[in-house]
Amino acid sequence: MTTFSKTPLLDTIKTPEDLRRLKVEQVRQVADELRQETIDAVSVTGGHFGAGLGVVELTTAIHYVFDTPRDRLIWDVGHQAYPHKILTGRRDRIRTLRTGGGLSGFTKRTESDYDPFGAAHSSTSISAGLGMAVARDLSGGTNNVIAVIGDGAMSAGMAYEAMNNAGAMNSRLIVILNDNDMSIAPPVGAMSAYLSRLYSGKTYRTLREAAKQLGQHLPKVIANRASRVEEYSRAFMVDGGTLFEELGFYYVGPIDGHNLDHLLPVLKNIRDMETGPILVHVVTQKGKGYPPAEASADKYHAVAKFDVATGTQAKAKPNAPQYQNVFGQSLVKEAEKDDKIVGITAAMPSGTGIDIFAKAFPKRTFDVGIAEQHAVTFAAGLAAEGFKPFCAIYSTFLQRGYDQIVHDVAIQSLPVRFAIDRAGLVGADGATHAGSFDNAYLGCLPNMVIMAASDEAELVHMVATQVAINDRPSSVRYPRGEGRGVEMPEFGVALPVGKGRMIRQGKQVALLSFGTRLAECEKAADELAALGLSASIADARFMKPLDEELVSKLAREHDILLTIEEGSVGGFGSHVMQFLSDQGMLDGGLKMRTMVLPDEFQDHDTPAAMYGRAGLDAKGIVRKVFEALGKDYTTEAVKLA
Ligand SMILES: Cc1ncc(C[n+]2csc(CCOP(=O)(O)OP(=O)(O)O)c2C)c(N)n1
Ligand SMILES: CC(=O)[C@@H](O)[C@H](O)COP(=O)(O)O
Ligand SMILES: [Mg+2]
Repeated sequence: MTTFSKTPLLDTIKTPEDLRRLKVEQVRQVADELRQETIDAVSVTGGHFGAGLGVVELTTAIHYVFDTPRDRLIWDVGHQAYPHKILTGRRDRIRTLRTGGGLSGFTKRTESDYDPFGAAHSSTSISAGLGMAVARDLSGGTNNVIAVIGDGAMSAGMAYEAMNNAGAMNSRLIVILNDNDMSIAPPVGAMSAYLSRLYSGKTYRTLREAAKQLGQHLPKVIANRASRVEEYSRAFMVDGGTLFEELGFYYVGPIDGHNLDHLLPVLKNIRDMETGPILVHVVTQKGKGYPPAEASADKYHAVAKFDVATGTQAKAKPNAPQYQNVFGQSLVKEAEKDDKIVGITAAMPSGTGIDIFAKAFPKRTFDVGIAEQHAVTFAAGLAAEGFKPFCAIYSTFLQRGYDQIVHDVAIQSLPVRFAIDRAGLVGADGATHAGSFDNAYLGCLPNMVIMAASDEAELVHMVATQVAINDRPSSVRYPRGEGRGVEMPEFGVALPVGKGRMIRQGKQVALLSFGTRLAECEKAADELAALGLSASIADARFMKPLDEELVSKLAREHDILLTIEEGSVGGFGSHVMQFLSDQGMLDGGLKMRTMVLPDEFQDHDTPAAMYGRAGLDAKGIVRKVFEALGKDYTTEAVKLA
């Protein structure tokens, strides 16, 4: 049971130095207070929750035993680092997590010296840690490097590439495998099953036996002390012949990651070992210590603000269906008619709506784990055999599979269908998760059909269009969150490939939108009308093939042509500009402007605030029109009003 002394210890800890001054018997209390503080903070901010709760003891123990920040501590993904932030000088700002101007929801080098490596995409920690370990060796340093990686993150190829390299380099690197038998969804794959076998039906060795095995690596004083800490031993096992050992790691564990009486001596021993790479297998529970999280299916991986007493989350009532669900439901409807359709996710079944497809077609659904590269080439293999794979991956994570898209899919013109969720700015997850680049990185590939849905009904039709395109790859992008609340079609109807649509006919200004900024274009056109400027609006639907007829018409019939997209430079606007320039249509009087995300990594905020700063809202569009006219928007607005 948790017992608190009169003086809360957490209040005395500004940095881990303060923690390290405490007696070992006090560390439990610190951990308990840290858990309460994490619960309280996230109840106010929302954010990633279950993973942080699961590493409260591990976080406390690492900072107690190791000399951070001199010893480098790298958190894989970084979504579990809130307790780490509280202990490393950021407690006073912890209730600003993920809000504009506040702390990042992940580790970030610019935020703290205690974050030696930024993250948010998974499975980078061992590579980065090895780089730091080798840098230390090259410069004659003596510090430790510790990478903490989850069992879910261990499913990505990059983790194995790093272990393969680390095993051969023999540099001193500590990898802590935080095994909570969960990813965002239940973990998948043979590796997950292997990890479970390592700690189920175990025959633990005593610490004395373990120490004997490790004898040549342990300083003598610690080996001799082994008998005195026999009580720690039941959760301390060294298993010969594990996969990790074959890769050249010293394998230690499994250890109960919530038991500080086990964790502290084991980490101390490891800290003092003079050896090559070590892997400590720590078993924890996602959501630990907060009953509603422990009891829930997703262990409260990510939460909205919640009531601490009940765990009830303050979720806003939806006004329209979420894009991810529209995608999942559309795919189900298509798959009912076509048994070649299969769905693929890389560890994001609920986020991508593939969970909806999985309920209807479990045998035609494949969760490949955090393995985007594999997901793409796996889809290519299915397509090569005549199946119709829908590979549903967030824009930001699809970056991982880029060469696979080029080499395995596009060059062979295989009809893999990419459902690109979280296109555009995502808000609280910030720059690491923004879907900014897919227009640019896909647009340059020959042979792709590239679509963006302007609303949820369009998404339904675009999924149907993808089913019909069976001779080359295609993609459809759509944002995080809710649609516009438009009327939904019963079934999707395949669109004519490469054809956009006129939304509104005007005179001087043409707003050509690619994606869901269409709604802002409509608001902007209304405002322009109020200011005496008549605007046409078109929904491009396709970036590739480009609707050249539509683009030419807009260019011919207007004084100003603006393209608007939720993506970086090099995307839709660049394609339109290139086309018009090649046609000599920019040589006359047309004022052509492209509206894209700014050339910077935007920090987290609400999506609306981020789009506002990017100038991609109605106001920004109107302002751009006035800029093109060489007039000041504010003065003109006053004059025309
Ligand atoms: C490359 C990449 N793909 C997908 C994700 C989304 N994602 C974030 S955390 C997570 C689960 C990670 O599981 P694990 O490493 O076991 O950590 P846990 O949450 O269980 O502590 C996933 C799939 C990501 N961050 N990066
Ligand atoms: C840490 C991580 O990568 C995911 O948990 C991500 O934050 C999910 O994003 P969504 O909330 O948009 O599904
Ligand atoms: Mg896990």
